Formats: sequence, C-alpha cells, structure tokens
Amino acid sequence: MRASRSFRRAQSTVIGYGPIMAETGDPEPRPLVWTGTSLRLLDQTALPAALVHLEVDDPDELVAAIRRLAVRGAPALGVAGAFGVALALRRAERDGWEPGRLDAALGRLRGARPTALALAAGVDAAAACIPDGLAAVLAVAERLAAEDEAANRAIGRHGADGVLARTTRRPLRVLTHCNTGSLATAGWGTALGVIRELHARGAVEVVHVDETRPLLQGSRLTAWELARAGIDCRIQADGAAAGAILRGLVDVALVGADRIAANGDVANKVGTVGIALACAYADIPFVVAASRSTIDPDTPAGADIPIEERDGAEVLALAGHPIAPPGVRGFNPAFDVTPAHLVTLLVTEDGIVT
Ligand SMILES: CSC[C@H]1O[C@H](OP(=O)(O)O)[C@H](O)[C@@H]1O
Repeated sequence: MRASRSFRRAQSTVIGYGPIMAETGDPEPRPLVWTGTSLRLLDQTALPAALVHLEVDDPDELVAAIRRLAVRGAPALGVAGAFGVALALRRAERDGWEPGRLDAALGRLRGARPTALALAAGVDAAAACIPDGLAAVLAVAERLAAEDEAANRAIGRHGADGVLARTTRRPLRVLTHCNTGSLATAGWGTALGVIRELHARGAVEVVHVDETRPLLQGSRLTAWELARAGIDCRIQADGAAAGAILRGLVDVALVGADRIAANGDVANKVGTVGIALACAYADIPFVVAASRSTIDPDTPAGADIPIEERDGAEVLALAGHPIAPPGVRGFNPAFDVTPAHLVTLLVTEDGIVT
C-alpha cells in the first residue's frame, strides 16, 4: 500500500508474543495512542502475526480504519472517536474548512459503526468542546481513555465477585466470545478484564475462546491477549460453544456489549445470543460485563438497536481466501441481541446492575 500523506504505515513485524512485549515495552500494547499531532493505531487486522502501527492524521482515514476494524471494540471506538474530533479540528483550522465540512466529517466519524453506542458518544462529547479549542477536545479524549481503563478495573473486580458468588466449581472453565480485552478498550478490558481478575485470584482453569467468525477476533486477538497474560485457553469454532456448554465443559460464559437497551436487552458480537440460550438451557451463568456508558436509556429495547450489517464478502472468505462458490451471497450481521431475561448478571463499574 502506498502510504498517502495522512495515512503513513509504520511497520515493525514480529512473530509470536515475547518480541512484541519487548518491542513496545508495554505489557499490554494499547489499541491507540495520541502522538501530539496524529493518532497511532495498532492495526488489529494484522494481529497476531504482525505488530503494525498506523499513523493517522485525517478524520476520514480514521473512519476507514474503524470500518475495517483496524481499531475496534466499543470502548476503544469511543476514545478513537473523541481523538478523531481532534484530528478533524486540526485539519479544519489548518486548511480553513467551512463549518459544514467539519460537521460532515464528524457525521461520518460518528456513524462509522452504528451499533457501538460508545463511538457516537465519544464523538459527541469531544465535539461539544470544539468552541473551547483543540486542547479542550484533547482533554475530553484523554479523560475518556483514563475513565475507561479505571472503569474496566472496577468491572473486573465486581464481575469476579459476582461470578464466584454464582458458581461452585473451582477453578472455573470460562467461555468468552469475540474480543473484550485491552485491544477493545482503553486498557484491561471488560469481560476479559473479569477473566484477568478471576485468573489473578487463581480461579481460572481454562478459557474456551470462540474464534468469532468471520473476522476472528477471538482466535486472533483474545487468544493473543490471554497467551500474553499466561492464562490457559483453547480456541474453538463458534459452533462448538453450545455443545461445550450442554456437555458441562463450561461453568460460566462472560461476554461484553456494544449497546444495552433501556430494558436490559444486550447487543453484542453475532453469536452471543446462541451462547445465552445454551447457558439458560444448561442453567449456568451468562454474564455481561460492560461500562455504564454502554447502557443507552434512549433506546427502549433490543429491537430498537441498529445492527451493523457488514459486507457479505467477509463471510465468503477466510483470511482472504475464498471459502464459497462464486456467485453465492453472504449474510453478515456484525451483532445480535440477547434478551434481558437471558442475562444472569450485568456488571458495570458501579457493580452488579442485574
Ligand atoms: C469491550 S466490548 C467490545 C465489543 O466489541 C466487539 O465488536 P467488534 O469487534 O465488531 O468491534 C464485540 O462485540 C465485543 O463484545
């Protein structure tokens, strides 16, 4: 890819885990870092094989990176959206954009992934400070990042308490879906943060990691984070989840959320509702870990949550290789909705919500 002016690709390719930790000096590489003039993204589409950083200084390049999931995960998108407002304001001031052009850029950023409430919320929070200048916008983005990591630590503690109070087997066999760790947030993670806390308390035997088709956030990202944290895991096909639960191989399922409706219905990565149904049938806890900012009082119920429909081509390929006959269409909803009555435990930084 020829790097355009605003989309420079700084690449350091390493294989495995150790070199990455040595490479960054950070036990948990952050999905994004503000450099002072640009947003440095860890390109999650290249993980786990390569550590690739993208230097983005244009809001529309950030929209493109969000849409192809180079940066992803509701909380991380909220922070990225807020920094995206700073990128847009820098551009507007430097290039003398008329107000309509800035508003249009913010609209594209806000709508880049419609299900994740945090993205729009992060853009709105930062945009509200545009009249106070760039420093104020950046301060909002930095605050959102700091608040998110602190919230995740609290979610981890409350979630571990809640899980241990509702399970008897020790140590636990946990199932998780998609990626809800440091890569999906400003640090530590939501459901993966609970798993980290349970592991710190010696309460995790193994984590069943759904690969999470079609983009494989589980096998590529969650397994990568767990391996780096020294937490034993086994990657499984998404289709193995219900059978593992019904065979009694799983003690608790822990997932994140992209948006929670006012009635408690939960939008999360596609495949989540099947796990919830299996947990209900097997009578094991189905636990949702999310920051309070994921709860949307303005969305009455799950049916009102916009579900992102992605290009069907993502389903028709695996790691870029075709796995379907030519001419067949793909159906590719990125999320599904779990009815509130199937959620055993909803945990936020405030504690057990339900
Ligand atoms: C910390 S919750 C992250 C949430 O976002 C993921 O979706 P995507 O990978 O498409 O951004 C998934 O739904 C996770 O539960």
